[in-house]
Amino acid sequence: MTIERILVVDDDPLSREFLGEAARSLGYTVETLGSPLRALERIAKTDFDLVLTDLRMPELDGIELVRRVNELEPGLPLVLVTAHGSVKSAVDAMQAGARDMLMKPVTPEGLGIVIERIAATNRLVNENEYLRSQQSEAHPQIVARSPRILQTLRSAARIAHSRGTVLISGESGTGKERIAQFIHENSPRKDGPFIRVNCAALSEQLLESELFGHEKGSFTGAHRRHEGRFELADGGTLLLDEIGEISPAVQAKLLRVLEENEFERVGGDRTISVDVRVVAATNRKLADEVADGRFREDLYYRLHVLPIHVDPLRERPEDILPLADHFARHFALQSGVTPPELSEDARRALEDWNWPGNVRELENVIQRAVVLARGDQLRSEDLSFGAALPVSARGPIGIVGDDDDDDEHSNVHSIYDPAVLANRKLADIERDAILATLDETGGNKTEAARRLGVTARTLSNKMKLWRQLGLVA
Ligand SMILES: Nc1ncnc2c1ncn2[C@@H]1O[C@H](COP(=O)(O)OP(=O)(O)OP(=O)(O)O)[C@@H](O)[C@H]1O
Repeated sequence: MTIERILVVDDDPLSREFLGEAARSLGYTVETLGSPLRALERIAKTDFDLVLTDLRMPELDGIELVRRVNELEPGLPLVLVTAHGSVKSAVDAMQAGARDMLMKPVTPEGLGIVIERIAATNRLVNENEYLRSQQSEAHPQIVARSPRILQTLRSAARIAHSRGTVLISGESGTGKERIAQFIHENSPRKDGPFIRVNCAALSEQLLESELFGHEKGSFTGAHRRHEGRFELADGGTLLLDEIGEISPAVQAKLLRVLEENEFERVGGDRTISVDVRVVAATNRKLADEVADGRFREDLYYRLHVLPIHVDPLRERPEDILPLADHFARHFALQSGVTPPELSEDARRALEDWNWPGNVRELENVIQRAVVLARGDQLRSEDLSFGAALPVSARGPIGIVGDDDDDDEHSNVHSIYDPAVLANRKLADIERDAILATLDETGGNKTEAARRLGVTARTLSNKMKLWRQLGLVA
């Protein structure tokens, strides 16, 4: 969306005209209004590309105007203009959905920079352009059709440029990790590493050493020095998935890194400084965890600087069919077959299901259907709804439990805290266990297989499949 028509809202006539003139001098078509309520009426009727609004106005303040416009016209960018800049009002404005802030007196140059930034974000989120830029495996495609997910991507693109910690909330399988990756790829850190840690997968001790590393001999089994994920993510982004699961001790250590960018390895006394942007994700209501005393309030506020919510799939039904087509193409190409067409009844059935397991469940359903489908059509009989449920007990590829040699998993599970198992997807647990063990053995598959109590062939097969599915590097 290019920017042509701008609405200026300011109750002070002088500053309104000043701002209007600055925008006109840059070649935009400008309308100016002194009343925010009148502005809401005009916005409902006219196609503006951008709104510049004053912060303090008697009828309705700028932040409230931003909120109402976001409801009325999601996607219409707003910039708050204020003479009273404070960190708090900037955070409030961003949380309300403003795209940017400008300090008075506004110069045409300053205004031009902000408008160009917004235009660049618009271009990025433009669906076609985005899809084209996301073709390779390293940049997995995000399918986005519904206004709600497009709005989420816009917020993500906007906050990608800041340094603040991001908290992504949303039900399991909605695509939080994808959004985190999107933020990284669109941030100035995009050439740095993107590292993910699943906090629910590891016991307290393992998680602490996974995040911060450990020195040789710091606990039984620590045979060599181990660099933590914070060190690996230096210069890049660290995704802390399922942050709601971390213990009080790890919460305290994490708070310190977020505040001071430094920590010590487990069993070490050297202070290590890092430059890492933290993105946390949770499918719990963290505010409730704080209220119940399970999550530190100070850490919550540190993480909550830039919140993003990913809606469940049932609340953005426009995404169902585009996602289904995308997965059908993806899995067919992976197995070297022609991508099947989705029949009319299959499309209807997909739209009728309420997707409690969200995008991950849809991905599972289509993956199975592509295997089962005969001919070049995918019909409703090929779709097995509910087979992927309970979602909390199944991973994206459903390996655990489908296997004939079930006893092999007993050793895998024993390295995890049983308290978190109920909440974890088994396939994710299995994958994390294998990766952690391979890491411990320096990549030695035979030794890792021995420790996990499986054959080296089983381990190799699983790794091969995950690699094909893009689940491991
Ligand atoms: N918009 C999308 N376009 C394409 N694929 C998607 C999209 N959203 C999610 N996916 C795919 O759906 C699966 C689940 O997504 P993801 O792992 O990001 O969800 P999540 O919310 O992080 O889940 P959890 O809370 O269980 O960790 C992944 O395989 C991901 O690639």
